[in-house]
Amino acid sequence: MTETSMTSTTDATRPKMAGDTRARQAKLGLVGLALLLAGIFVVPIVVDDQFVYHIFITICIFAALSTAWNIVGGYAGQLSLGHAIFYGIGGYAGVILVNLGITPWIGMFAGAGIAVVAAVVISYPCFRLHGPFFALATIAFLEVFRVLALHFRELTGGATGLMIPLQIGWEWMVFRERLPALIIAFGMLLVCLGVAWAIRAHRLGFYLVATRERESAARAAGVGTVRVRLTAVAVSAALSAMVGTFHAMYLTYIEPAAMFSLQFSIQIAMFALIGGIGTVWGPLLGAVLLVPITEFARGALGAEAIGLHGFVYGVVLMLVVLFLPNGIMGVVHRFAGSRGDVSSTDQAGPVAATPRAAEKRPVGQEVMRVEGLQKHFGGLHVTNDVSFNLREGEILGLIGPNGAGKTTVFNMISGFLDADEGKVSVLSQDGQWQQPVTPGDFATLGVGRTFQIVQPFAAMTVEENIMVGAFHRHPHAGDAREAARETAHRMGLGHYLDNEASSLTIGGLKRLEVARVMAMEPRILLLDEVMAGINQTDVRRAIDLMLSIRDTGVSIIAIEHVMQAVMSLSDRVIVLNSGQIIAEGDPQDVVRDPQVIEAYLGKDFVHA
Ligand SMILES: Nc1ncnc2c1ncn2[C@@H]1O[C@H](COP(=O)(O)OP(=O)(O)OP(=O)(O)O)[C@@H](O)[C@H]1O
Repeated sequence: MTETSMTSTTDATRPKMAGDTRARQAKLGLVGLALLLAGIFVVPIVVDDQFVYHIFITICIFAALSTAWNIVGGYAGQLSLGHAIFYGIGGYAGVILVNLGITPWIGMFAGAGIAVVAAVVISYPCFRLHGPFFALATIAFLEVFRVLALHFRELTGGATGLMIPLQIGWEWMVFRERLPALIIAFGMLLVCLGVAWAIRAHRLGFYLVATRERESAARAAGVGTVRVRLTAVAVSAALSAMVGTFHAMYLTYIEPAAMFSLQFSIQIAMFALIGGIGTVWGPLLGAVLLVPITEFARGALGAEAIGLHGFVYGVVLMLVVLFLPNGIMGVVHRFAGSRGDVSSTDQAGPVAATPRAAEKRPVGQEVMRVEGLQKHFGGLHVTNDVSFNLREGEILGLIGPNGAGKTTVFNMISGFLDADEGKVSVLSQDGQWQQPVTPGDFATLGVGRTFQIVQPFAAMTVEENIMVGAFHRHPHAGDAREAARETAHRMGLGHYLDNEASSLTIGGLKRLEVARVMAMEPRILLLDEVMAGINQTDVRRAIDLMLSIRDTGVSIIAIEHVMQAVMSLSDRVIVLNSGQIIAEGDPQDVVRDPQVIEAYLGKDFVHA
């Protein structure tokens, strides 16, 4: 067997083997999970002890709440410490309606509805804040709700709280035995886990994680980042409120300090942090580990142990931060070895499998018009009357010395920056000239862009990264995965589908950046220095790749410093200097232009 055929056999079998291993690990994981869930339901029934029942009901309630929290705090990365707001709304809505003779099964949905409205109203302004500022804002809102619950005494009972009337039976969610309560709590846990799993497996989950990881890259991929976050917070709030209603009925008494409690909010977040934030099953594992420890300690030590659970959580959290930075799920993933690393030499996959046309197609009609772009940053005039056009199937090189304003132009022609003056028009697929405004508008019109500093979604695999782009044209996860795989193979990333994006070399990351945009099936591709910092072999590959993309009829504007690439790729070159176009035309002519030589090398070189 020749070396080439040996290599291709190995290459061909590797993805299949990886796929088989992944399927086996997924099956094992599901079996483990099913056993854990069965244990949560069966153990208290077998032991048949009131206290054990209570512990397992509490596990279900906390795991459900933490799973709901994780949709916002984990998937979307918005560290909410005010989630008890929604739990409290659910609790109060349920109990108030029960006192009016309405079953909590209805109260549960009423509470969810109110919580969704509250969540959207609170979160919309708060999403502009990041990190600790967002967390602080949610704490402030939680305090507002606590004060409101104290103030509206007629409705909430004020500081005295509200008791539920003693009506027993399924209709009222109040029981003499513990088993029915366990059945409801377990059912709620399953609903929360099911919703969390469904979100993560579908487009919304990908969009949330992408938004969390790199908001700009997500917006460039056509993700409505505010919309997806609001959807997440609405779902999370609805689930939390429903669990809140049941918990209120289980406790039979509610008061503002308990229902709108910061400590309770922190506890919910803590389970997810310890179990594995952002993972589907992490919050469940966190609750399974922590609730029994604290409840047993409380049960054993009685009144002396008031506040002990806070101490236990603190100790466990410290240990987790020190030894398991990705929580319990981090260990599970490590043992399962589900996502591997890849050595840099491994990443020299074949590129541009698309056969090149024997003859270059002539450029077509205009697809983008840029007219008189002006941009100031304070006193700095960054772009001055920049105008150009782009034709179908054309590669337009945009060059200029550092600080000339190239990236600023890119930002204005992709919706990331508003021009002070001037306009950008894009020819839509149905032949209409449109003036897009936001990155989402540009993406819808088929404009895709990469970033000068690569923006991989580090917590995702190569395949998942590309899927974020593919979702733009293929809303269903299966189709998006198929499209992503096809794109990955075309870009020479086919062997690394299961690898963490963060394990790629700079050349691999640049290719991934292009692959993600290509998966959007753009008509206009804006490439910002995709060849910077990569080796000669990768430069040659990237040139081939761009030519093969151009051959499919895509128009490309490429900011590039690598002159070898500019000269061999560009049909036309524009030179920007101090925000102004100083030359435009055939690459061979442009590089001989004295103004261009002066801009790059200084006056002395013009004469040389
Ligand atoms: N957000 C901003 N606020 C203030 N000044 C900015 C901002 N963005 C860019 N600039 C300035 O505008 C000028 C043009 O920057 P830009 O990044 O567009 O240049 P460039 O041609 O892409 O440079 P390079 O080749 O180094 O990437 C620079 O002087 C830069 O410092």
